[in-house]
Amino acid sequence: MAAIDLSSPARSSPAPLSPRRGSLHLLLRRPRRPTLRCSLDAAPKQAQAQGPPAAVAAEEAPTARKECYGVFCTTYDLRADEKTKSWKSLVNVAVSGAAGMISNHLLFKLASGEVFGPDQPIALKLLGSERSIQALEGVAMELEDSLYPLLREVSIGIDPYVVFEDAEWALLIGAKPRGPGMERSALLDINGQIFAEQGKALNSVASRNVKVIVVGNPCNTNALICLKNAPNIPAKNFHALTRLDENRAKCQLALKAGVFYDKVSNMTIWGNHSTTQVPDFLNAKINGRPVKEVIKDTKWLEDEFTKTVQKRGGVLIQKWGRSSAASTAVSIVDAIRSLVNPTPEGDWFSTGVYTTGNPYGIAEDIVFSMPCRSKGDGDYELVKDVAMDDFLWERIKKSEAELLAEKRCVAHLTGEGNAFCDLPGDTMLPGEM
Ligand SMILES: NC(=O)C1=CN([C@@H]2O[C@H](COP(=O)(O)OP(=O)(O)OC[C@H]3O[C@@H](n4cnc5c(N)ncnc54)[C@H](OP(=O)(O)O)[C@@H]3O)[C@@H](O)[C@H]2O)C=CC1
Ligand SMILES: O=C([O-])CC(=O)C(=O)O
Repeated sequence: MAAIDLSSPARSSPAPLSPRRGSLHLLLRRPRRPTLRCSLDAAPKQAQAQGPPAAVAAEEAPTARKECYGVFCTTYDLRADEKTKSWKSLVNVAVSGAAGMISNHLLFKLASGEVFGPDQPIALKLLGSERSIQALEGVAMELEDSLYPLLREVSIGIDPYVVFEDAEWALLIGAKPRGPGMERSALLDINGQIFAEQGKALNSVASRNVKVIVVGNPCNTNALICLKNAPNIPAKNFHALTRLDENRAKCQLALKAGVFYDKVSNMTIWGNHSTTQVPDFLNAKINGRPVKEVIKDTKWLEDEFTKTVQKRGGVLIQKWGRSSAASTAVSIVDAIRSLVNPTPEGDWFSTGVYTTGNPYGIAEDIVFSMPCRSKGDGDYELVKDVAMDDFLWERIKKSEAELLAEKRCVAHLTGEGNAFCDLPGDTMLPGEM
């Protein structure tokens, strides 16, 4: 792959990366569209804290490497390099919408080690657009200035076929927000096209076992579109983020019961990340006891609790003037951690996954939030022993009907013929109420 000069005069004449040098490289990668690559090859924080750098080899003098940036132009004698030998091998994490609000919280969590662990070095591959390429460079600079020892590479670009190369995780956040007067069907179409393209790109260049978490709304149907366009990647690997809804539900139950929220477990969100989602108080537990034994106010559970969780996103937008960003980033962290760590005995977590083969009788071939457990290997299994009652099932069917309608609306993007949009009138994203 050719390394081509960037226009910035301070960052010209790229040279090959040296494995023994901390440096920021800015490369324009081809064949498709430009990607800017900043690579921090070996500059653990500990090494920098050890004092001034050791000798700079003459042939590597900063003048000969104009592409590097500030302190990263200096060649270090990295004694702490030894430490990296006990680290795991680099994990490639692609993030779309990387200049957006959610990413602005998430990227720093990913780089800090709190997501994948303190022995897991990470490469961040950030996808933006022509709109955001300058902002993305700013994001990369902030990451650089944060001196994260585990952050070994940062690359930024606007072509998913380049940015998603070898991605082992793809966190798909970027999506057009719904504007005033825009029909939901139009949003499904515009964002669906983004996720169809990104699905194709993942299919051609990502790791064959890439795990994909779709955040951009409407996330369940975007995840369906994405997986349909990526036939070489197991459908099971695609998730729609409903962890924020789970967290919101736990918080409400804890508040009502007067306990701290770590006492709430087994919280399932069923269905769509929309106002038809079903927070399941039948199976959830507080201090290991069924919620209904602890909170005896059934009317509150059925009406207030359910509506509060369904509409939490919208209320937050009214207060903040923008949608949840920090708590969404936290919930993405939770979602990944739930897949890379074994689920605590007896508990489970919620995530929107492909329904084909599900044991509950939910329609096949959609992406629906359900209870899952993981052994910590990045994979998951659906939890089988959950109770169902009429209240729960009736609401699950409503969310299922909404997702089936969304699916008909994007048939042109999933390779299933002509789209036909008959979305239920009351179907809304959490932020749309
Ligand atoms: N599942 C969940 O629980 C939640 C999901 N969300 C959803 O996450 C998404 C991102 O939210 P947030 O980071 O706050 O949003 P921002 O508006 O801050 O960022 C969104 C990014 O999307 C990108 N984008 C892609 N296509 C378009 C387009 N056609 N028009 C405009 N922007 C576009 C933009 O980046 P670029 O120009 O680089 O492409 C932009 O930076 C939204 O869809 C939101 O609804 C939000 C909260 C919770
Ligand atoms: O509708 C939105 O963009 C916000 C959203 O998903 C949420 O807060 O759950």
